[in-house]
Amino acid sequence: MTVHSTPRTGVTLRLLDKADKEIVKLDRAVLGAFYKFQHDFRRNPHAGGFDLKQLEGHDRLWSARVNREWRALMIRLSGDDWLLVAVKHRGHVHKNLERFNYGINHITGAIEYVDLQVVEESVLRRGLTPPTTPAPSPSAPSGPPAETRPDEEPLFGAYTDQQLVDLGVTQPLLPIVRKLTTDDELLGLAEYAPRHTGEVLLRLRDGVPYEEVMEQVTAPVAVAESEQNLDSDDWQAAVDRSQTVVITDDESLQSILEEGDFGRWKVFLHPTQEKLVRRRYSGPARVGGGPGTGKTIVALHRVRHLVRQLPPGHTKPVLLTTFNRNLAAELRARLLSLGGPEVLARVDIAHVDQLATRIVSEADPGNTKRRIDDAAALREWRELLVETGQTRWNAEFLSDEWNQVILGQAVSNRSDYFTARRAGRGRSVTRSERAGIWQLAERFAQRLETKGLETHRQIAERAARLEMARKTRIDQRAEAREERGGLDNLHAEAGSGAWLRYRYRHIVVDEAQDLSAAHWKMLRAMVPSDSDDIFLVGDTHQRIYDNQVTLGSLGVHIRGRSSRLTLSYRTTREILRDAIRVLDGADYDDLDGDADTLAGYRSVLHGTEPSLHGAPSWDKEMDLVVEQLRAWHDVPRESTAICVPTNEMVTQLADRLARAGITPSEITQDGPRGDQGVHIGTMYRFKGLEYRCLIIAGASEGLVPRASVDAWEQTDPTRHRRELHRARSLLFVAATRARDALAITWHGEPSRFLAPLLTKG
Ligand SMILES: Nc1ncnc2c1ncn2[C@@H]1O[C@H](COP(=O)(O)OP(=O)(O)OP(=O)(O)O)[C@@H](O)[C@H]1O
Repeated sequence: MTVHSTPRTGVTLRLLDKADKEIVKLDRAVLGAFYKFQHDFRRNPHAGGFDLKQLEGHDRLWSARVNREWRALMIRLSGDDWLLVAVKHRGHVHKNLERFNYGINHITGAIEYVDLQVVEESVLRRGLTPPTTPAPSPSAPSGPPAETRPDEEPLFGAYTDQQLVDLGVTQPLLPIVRKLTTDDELLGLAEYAPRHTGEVLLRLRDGVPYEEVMEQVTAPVAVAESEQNLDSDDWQAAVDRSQTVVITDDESLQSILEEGDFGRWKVFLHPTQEKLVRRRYSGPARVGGGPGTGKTIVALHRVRHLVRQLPPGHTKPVLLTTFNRNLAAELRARLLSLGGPEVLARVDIAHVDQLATRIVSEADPGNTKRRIDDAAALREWRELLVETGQTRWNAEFLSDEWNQVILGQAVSNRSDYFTARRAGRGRSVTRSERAGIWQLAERFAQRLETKGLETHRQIAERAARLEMARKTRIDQRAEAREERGGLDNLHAEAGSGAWLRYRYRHIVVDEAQDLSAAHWKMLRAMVPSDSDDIFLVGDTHQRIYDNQVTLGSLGVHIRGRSSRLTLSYRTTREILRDAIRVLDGADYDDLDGDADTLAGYRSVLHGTEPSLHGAPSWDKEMDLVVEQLRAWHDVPRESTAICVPTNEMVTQLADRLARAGITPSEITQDGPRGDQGVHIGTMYRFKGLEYRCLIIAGASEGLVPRASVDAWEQTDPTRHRRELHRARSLLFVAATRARDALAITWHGEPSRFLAPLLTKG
């Protein structure tokens, strides 16, 4: 439930999840009348014009006049607390009254409303959908291949009514559930059934065992044991467990209705998302989950929740951070849309390298060094090796050692390097080898210094050290003060001018899987260890930079405060299934040294099967891409994207599209270059983005993963494994950016990661 203050009149008008779906479909004139209705109703529901009436035989269901023809149906929760569940033509309101069903679900404790006639009609309509061909257009979604069974065997014949009810399926729907014989009919039911019923049935239909559905879908939203004997008449308590939104003003309703599905994330959180947003955590907390499960959405709601708990002020005690500039800009736009300028005013939004740069500049304002990224640093290593004639180590190894071991562990002198941990770094190095590496590392640092260069990793490392030193001083001061019996408040309000204070009270991190050890040390030192200090969201299956960390060893103790989201709101079941096949059972960590899985990861969305096509050459493959884009002509171009493995291919493809009369728009470091046209970028650029239709082109062996990766197989098997892991994750990230349709193309031999997709039955 989303809490807003109740209007001063003492009248509360709420909207039940899914009621909005029907309202949006009303024609403009009725919608206009509905706006006026809700506005006036919130002022005084008892004004004569509404003709407020209880429906015959229904103790809580009321109808009110919207205009001459239309009526609003509302559940009266108590006094003047109303829950709007539907808007119907007056001819349909007083007929077959037994078709209106509403109550408190005994398993989830949430309020449910169903119009059996609407559900039945939807089942029939979908049941009649002709079997679909694998059409390329996602705008005419077809559903999973319509498996109409010739023997008309009921889909859920294997389960008793009691079993279904125990999973939380809405009881009044059971007779319709019993009649379902095709997947299309099931999707028709899911459209208008309460959300939880749809989730459970689709999951069972996917072949997931009963116990797993109970554990993964029902248990997370079931009422706690302490509430088990729930009072089936306590509607006020039930509304807190339901997906509803309070309509506070005309604008709030407008944004729900006009943004349609795009605005739903702002108001109708899933109960599992809602719990994570509101919980009080005694220390750092982590939310994991597969792509599209709403981790970013949860992070944004969490920020708003934290801001609402702050004492009044003008400072920014909440930090919202992420991996890069592009994503930070996106977070800012979304937070503004969610919380408005008042929330934004209390939040500092900056990506991690930007934060690190700020810290370093604060300590060293005269610094004019030019910042370089990992790729540029690698080129410097290569040049250094050529200049020194060193052949014992290659540049990749040294660059990695410097980034992950020396900078990663803040090793500042030779003797520390002799004892530094190198777990998971591949080949072991002897003491004398370490001496040689250290010497080269010193020369490398010297070289950067002389050239006036600085890598982002160096800055992160310096920032971490500066912040940790600052934290030590803060804590020492506090201790001294405590000894003196002082009661000063330690929690800083950033920008208050007092330099020796913690910078933030709360930190929220998105894309946590890609932050380095130095970033975590810096963040840890910026906020006091207290309740709700750090809230991080991320998915290690999507780690595409080589920054594997164990948070506990960096002072970020998430043990016991880790949760996972499993329902994808973005990707269809068909795309999700193929994306998971790309991972092919590889192992993933939970950011804290243990294993993570995608168990229970699911979607209730459906669409066409991903298409897979090879071509004899890159040139011919580009023709395939153009052909696919033409087939998607009815999808706005800016909702369509192509990702390829190399920058060179971006340029070539952009050129080809332009010649075919399709506007290309390259995705740069700062996001897409223009608003219009098909977005094209390398796979790295797609982190955190989403598109209706996506093509992954160039998914060939030799490109995904790059051919050079296999050179490690003999010399450094650990590194080889790591590189393959990363390349696999990159393809997984790319595939899960697609909402409705995914096409994968290659030339020559298909990528080895596609093997499980090409051999599927
Ligand atoms: N409760 C919700 N209601 C409606 N839409 C939602 C909800 N939660 C998430 N979404 C939508 O699902 C999509 C994915 O959400 P989000 O980007 O937060 O996922 P994520 O887990 O961070 O994904 P990724 O790991 O791939 O970056 C977005 O379009 C978002 O608006």
